[in-house]
Amino acid sequence: MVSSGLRLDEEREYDSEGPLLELDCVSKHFGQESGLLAGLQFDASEFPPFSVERERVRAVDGVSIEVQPGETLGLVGESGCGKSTLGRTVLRLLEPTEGDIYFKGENLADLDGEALRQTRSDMQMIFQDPQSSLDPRMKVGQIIEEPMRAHDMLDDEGREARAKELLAKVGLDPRHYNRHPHAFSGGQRQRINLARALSVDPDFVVCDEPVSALDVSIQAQVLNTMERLQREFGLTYLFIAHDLSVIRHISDRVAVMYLGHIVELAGKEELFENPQHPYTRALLESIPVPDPRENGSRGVLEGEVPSPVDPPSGCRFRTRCPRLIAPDAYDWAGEEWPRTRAFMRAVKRRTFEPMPAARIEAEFFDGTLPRGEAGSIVAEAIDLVATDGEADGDDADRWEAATDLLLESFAEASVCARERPAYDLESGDGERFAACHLHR
Ligand SMILES: Nc1ncnc2c1ncn2[C@@H]1O[C@H](COP(=O)(O)OP(=O)(O)OP(=O)(O)O)[C@@H](O)[C@H]1O
Repeated sequence: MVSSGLRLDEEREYDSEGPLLELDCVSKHFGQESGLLAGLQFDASEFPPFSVERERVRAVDGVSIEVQPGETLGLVGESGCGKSTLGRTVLRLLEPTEGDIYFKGENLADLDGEALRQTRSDMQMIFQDPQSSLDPRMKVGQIIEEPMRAHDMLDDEGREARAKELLAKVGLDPRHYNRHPHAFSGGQRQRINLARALSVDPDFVVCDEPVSALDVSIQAQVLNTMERLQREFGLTYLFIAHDLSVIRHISDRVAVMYLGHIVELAGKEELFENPQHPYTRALLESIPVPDPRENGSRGVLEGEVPSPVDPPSGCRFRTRCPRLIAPDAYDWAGEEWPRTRAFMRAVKRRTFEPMPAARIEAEFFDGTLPRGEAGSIVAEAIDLVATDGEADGDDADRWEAATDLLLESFAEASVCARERPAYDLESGDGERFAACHLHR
């Protein structure tokens, strides 16, 4: 690590062997009022006898990760999967519902007084929107000095000198100390944010989508500056982004998050070259590639992320997973399960036009249904959706009944629905984890 004259207290640097940050089974649930009458509970033994049931949004659920000193751990996943909530919980901007967070080996929950104050300045955050996170009435110098003032660091003169040095460090002109934020471009404003975060000499910075509001051409410049500052200041980053190319640029290791769970964790090259979780694969395959022959058929991430109020049991990705594991209650041979799975997905998403039973059998099963009980269930489902089927009811009801039958018989019976997966994989260099039963 290159030492910088801007480190206020070099001795404070963390040089112990352990991780800088460790999360042990951390959850963050939010209470949210459910629909008016549906959520109204009656209990005669209580006064008042009515209460409003609060739904629990399981934004982060049982996350255990370690961040090593000096590294950038990328945190990636679709919108709404809990990345920001995790970042804020790490900084104790949100109280964890469960679990422990250790920073430099100390449990954050045990800290108070001076130790807590010190830790707060050691951990900083940069947000996505450089526009709204900078007070337009304040001058740049004041903005950068504000955290130092809040932590009683240096005197007026010292703070001004440090703010100017930091402006230069982040690639801005120290003579712009007296300007207001509106005089700067988006990329420059994010550099002001960086200078502000660094003013209190942190060891750890949570970067929450710091470049996603910027033009692509500016993104790389800001990322390069962040990398340079990391080396100079000996920083450790938790870098949150939904954009895989940004994650690939900046991360040493990557954690992939889906609906509150970490589903895969690996070194960057490993993750991008050899993804092990079907969700990671789907994310990687859904990166748009500029190919004129592309006809949109690569959309492997079908459907929406389910609600974190009532997440799927077992593996949370299973309801969208193209590799759902065969339920072992049936005896499968050859292609019987992959074909049944494809048919189940097609019925659920209603991706084929109504047609006679024989054509469904030909298209999905090559003319031969699975043997035994699985085959009888499939035949029943085909009868429900086929144009020449004998089932009663209108179209929508019959498709829904077929979907329910297939999901209950097959999807819900899979190990993917029964058990939450967590597997450490063989790895040459460090931790490699994939929460997928395919690695049983
Ligand atoms: N204060 C809150 N109260 C209730 N639910 C919340 C609250 N904050 C977040 N959530 C919910 O928690 C889930 C995770 O949200 P979060 O913002 O952490 O996801 P994210 O992966 O960072 O997404 P994005 O990239 O869109 O910000 C979402 O379903 C969100 O609606």
